[in-house]
Amino acid sequence: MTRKRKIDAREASLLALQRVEADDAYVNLALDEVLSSHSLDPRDKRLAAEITYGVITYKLTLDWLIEKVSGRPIKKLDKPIHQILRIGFYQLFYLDRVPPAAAVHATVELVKKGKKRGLAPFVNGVMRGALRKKDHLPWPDKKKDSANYLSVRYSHPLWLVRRWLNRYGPEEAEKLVAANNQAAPLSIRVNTLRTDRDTLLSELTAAGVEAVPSTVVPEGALLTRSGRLTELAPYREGRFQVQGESAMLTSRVLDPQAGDAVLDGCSAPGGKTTHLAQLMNNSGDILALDIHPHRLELVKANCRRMGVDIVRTQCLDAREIAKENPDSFDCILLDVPCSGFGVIRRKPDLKWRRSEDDIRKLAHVQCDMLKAAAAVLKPGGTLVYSTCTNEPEETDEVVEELLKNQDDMVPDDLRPYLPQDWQQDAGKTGIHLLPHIHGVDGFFISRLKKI
Ligand SMILES: C[S@@+](CC[C@H](N)C(=O)[O-])C[C@H]1O[C@@H](n2cnc3c(N)ncnc32)[C@H](O)[C@@H]1O
Repeated sequence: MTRKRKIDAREASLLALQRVEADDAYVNLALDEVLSSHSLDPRDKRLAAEITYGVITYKLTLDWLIEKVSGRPIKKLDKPIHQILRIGFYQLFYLDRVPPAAAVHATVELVKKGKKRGLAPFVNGVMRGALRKKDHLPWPDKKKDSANYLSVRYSHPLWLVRRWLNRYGPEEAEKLVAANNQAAPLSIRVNTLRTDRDTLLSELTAAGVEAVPSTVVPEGALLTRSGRLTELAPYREGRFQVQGESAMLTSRVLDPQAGDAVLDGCSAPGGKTTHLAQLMNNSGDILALDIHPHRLELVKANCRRMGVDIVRTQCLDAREIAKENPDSFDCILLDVPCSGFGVIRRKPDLKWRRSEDDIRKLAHVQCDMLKAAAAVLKPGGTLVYSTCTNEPEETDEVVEELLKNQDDMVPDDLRPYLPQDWQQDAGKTGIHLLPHIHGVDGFFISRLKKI
């Protein structure tokens, strides 16, 4: 067996970030790959993750600062040197626990390990310049050009900031982009088929993990001291699922009953499928579709782990449901693929991956999916349409399009399923949950009925 090469946190970050840039790799996969193929001590692993996600989150702000300090356009910087400076600047500007002198030293050392070691004096000069000018660097003018200010200050693409400024106005848009840069709370769903919340929370406490009851759903809990959750016995033995509160609320809004025939149109990895089964007391029938066979394996594994046996999986494009399954369903969940801008806190690379054009393309598919799902809903049945984004084209407009074309579908009041202080936020077509207002992932949930 070949020994794994030992590397430190900064080198691991550099390798992961280079993979993200060069191969368009997902940051979590790139980092996992680097960490598992090299030897690092646990502290360095944690620091590598913090730096890698931090650089992805703040890369636009970091580039602005690098340009201001170095006096050189980013495009003129050598690629590895550019990444190394981002890593160095992230530590200087955002990581209080790394002493500035250590950040400068580690950054210069990182250059010396690579092929461009001749550029070490340049990097040393830029890092020292950043240290000197740290508190006096200029930002774009907030009053004259608020879009550019928010984009640079909070590291979001300009086109997205412009959208949000138009929709929410300057104050709220600023709160939203600021919230997107904060760590998302970690929450779990208690599997009530196997245990109850109090018992699970005591079990977790014994394992060194602390959680408090969620106020959003009765089976939810918010972690206040986390650990390696998926390695714990209560996880392996299916007594809980890691899931956001907005996602948990979505299944609650559908409110399936024991014995129902349920369709989960976009089910993988099965977070909501297993929740639906739990709400149905594992009695009835759930048809779980997904277009990707390998992702359906995740649904099956989750069902097995959580003791759910009422789920049938089928690899199918949800738009084809009527052709393949002419049966009708009492309840349908359509948790569609979307731009995902509601979960930027958890997946910061999304904001750089997606374009405005993606929103239009996704909206098209979502409209077709909703139409197909409505066709297999029983009269009197309930359909929940949900997204982890709040862009109008993918949310209200998709629902409005359906309602415009189908007289038998009507919006249904979802307020009875919401926490009391959110009920006033429900609109005609559904509710928009937002991280800076509700403290949960950005989600849209719409409840519809067939008459
Ligand atoms: C937002 S995720 C669903 C998450 C899932 N409901 C959960 O809670 O775990 C969207 C899913 O839709 C699937 N998908 C994408 N296009 C699809 C299509 N045309 N038909 C069915 N599933 C599709 C994706 O593979 C992805 O697993």
